[in-house]
Amino acid sequence: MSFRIQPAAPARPNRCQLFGPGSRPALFEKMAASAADVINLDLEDSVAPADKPQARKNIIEAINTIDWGKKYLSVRINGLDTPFWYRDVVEVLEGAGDRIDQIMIPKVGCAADVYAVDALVTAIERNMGRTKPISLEVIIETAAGIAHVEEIAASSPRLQAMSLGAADFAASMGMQTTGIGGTQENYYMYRDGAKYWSDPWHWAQTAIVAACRTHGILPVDGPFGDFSDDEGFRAQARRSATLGMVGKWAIHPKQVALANEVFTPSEQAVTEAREILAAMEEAKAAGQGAAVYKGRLVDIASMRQAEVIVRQADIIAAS
Ligand SMILES: CC(=O)SCCNC(=O)CCNC(=O)[C@H](O)C(C)(C)COP(=O)(O)OP(=O)(O)OC[C@H]1O[C@@H](n2cnc3c(N)ncnc32)[C@H](O)[C@@H]1OP(=O)(O)O
Ligand SMILES: O=CC(=O)O
Ligand SMILES: [Mg+2]
Repeated sequence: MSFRIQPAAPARPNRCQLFGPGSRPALFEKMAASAADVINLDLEDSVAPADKPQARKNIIEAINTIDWGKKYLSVRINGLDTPFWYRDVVEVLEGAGDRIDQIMIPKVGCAADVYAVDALVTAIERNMGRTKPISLEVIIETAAGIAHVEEIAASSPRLQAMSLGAADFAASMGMQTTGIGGTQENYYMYRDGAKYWSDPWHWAQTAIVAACRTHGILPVDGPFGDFSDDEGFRAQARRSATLGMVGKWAIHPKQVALANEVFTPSEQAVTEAREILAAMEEAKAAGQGAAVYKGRLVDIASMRQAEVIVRQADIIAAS
C-alpha cells in the first residue's frame, strides 16, 4: 500500500459527452436540450479546415446566447500539430463569457502538450481578468499518448477528465480496422471450431483508468461510431463502466440515453451497496472485520467498493 492517498475525481456527473460540429450551429439548441451531462462543441475533426474560422464564431455565439442549463460546457480545440489550435484557444476564451467550463485537447502525446495549452489559457485568463478557472480534458488517441498516459494524467491541476479516442487511436497504432470502438471482427480467439471475440480496447482503457485514478481524474470512453447499433454501444459502455470509466461520448443524440442508462448505477446496485455498508457497520460494531451478505463474504474492501457506487449515485442525485 502506498503512503500516498488516492485523490477523488471531480464530483460532477460525466455519464455522457454529446459532441456536435462547430460548423453545424443548427444542432446547438438540440444539444442544449439533450440529457447529456457534458457538451463538446467541436472545432477539430468534425470541422473542415476551411470552416474553422466560422466554427469558432458559431461556438462563441452559442456559448454566450444559448441556455445550457447545468451542462458542463466544453470546446474541443484542434491538435497541437495544426496551425489552428492557438487561435481556437485565444478566440474562444477571449470571446466567450464565463459559461464555458472546459477546453478539450485532442491527440495529447506528452505532458508538455498540456503544459503549452495550460500556459496559454493562464495568460488569457489573467489578461481578461477571468475569475472562473477553465478546466482541461485530454484525449488519449495516439501511440505516444498511451505510452505517456501516466505523465499526462499528472500534467496539470486543471486536468479533470481523460477520454480514449478509439478512431485516431486505431489509426496511430496501425490497427487493421475502420470501425470506431466496439467489437472488431478479426480480434478473436479460436477453439474447437468456435470464435470467441475479445476486446481490443481493454488494455488502453485499463491504462487510462489506472492513470486517472492515481491522479484524481475522470476516465471516459470515447466514440462508438455505429450509431445504429444500440446493443453494440451498450456492450462497449458496460465493459467501460465495469473497468472504472465514468461515462462515454455520444456522437449522435440517440446514444445519450444509452450512455446515461449504463453509467447511472441501477437502483438494485445502489440498494445492495447501501446494504453492504450497513452490514459492515454492524460487523464493525461487533468487533468483526468481515461479514456474510447474501451468502458471500464482505469485508472492509467491500465497503470501499460499495462506496464507489453510492458516491456515483449521490453525485448524480445532486446534479
Ligand atoms: C471520431 C471523433 O472525433 S467523434 C467526435 C466528432 N464528431 C462529431 O462531433 C459528430 C457528431 N455527430 C454528427 O455530426 C451527426 O450526428 C451525424 C453526422 C453523425 C449524423 O447527422 P444527421 O445525418 O443529421 O443525423 P440524423 O438525421 O440521424 O439526426 C436526427 C436528429 O438529431 C439531430 N442531431 C444530429 N446530430 C446531433 C448532435 N450531435 N447533437 C444534437 N442533435 C443532433 C438532427 O438535427 C436531427 O434532428 P431533427 O429530428 O430535429 O431533424
Ligand atoms: O477523437 C476521437 C477519436 O476516436 O479519434
Ligand atoms: Mg480523434
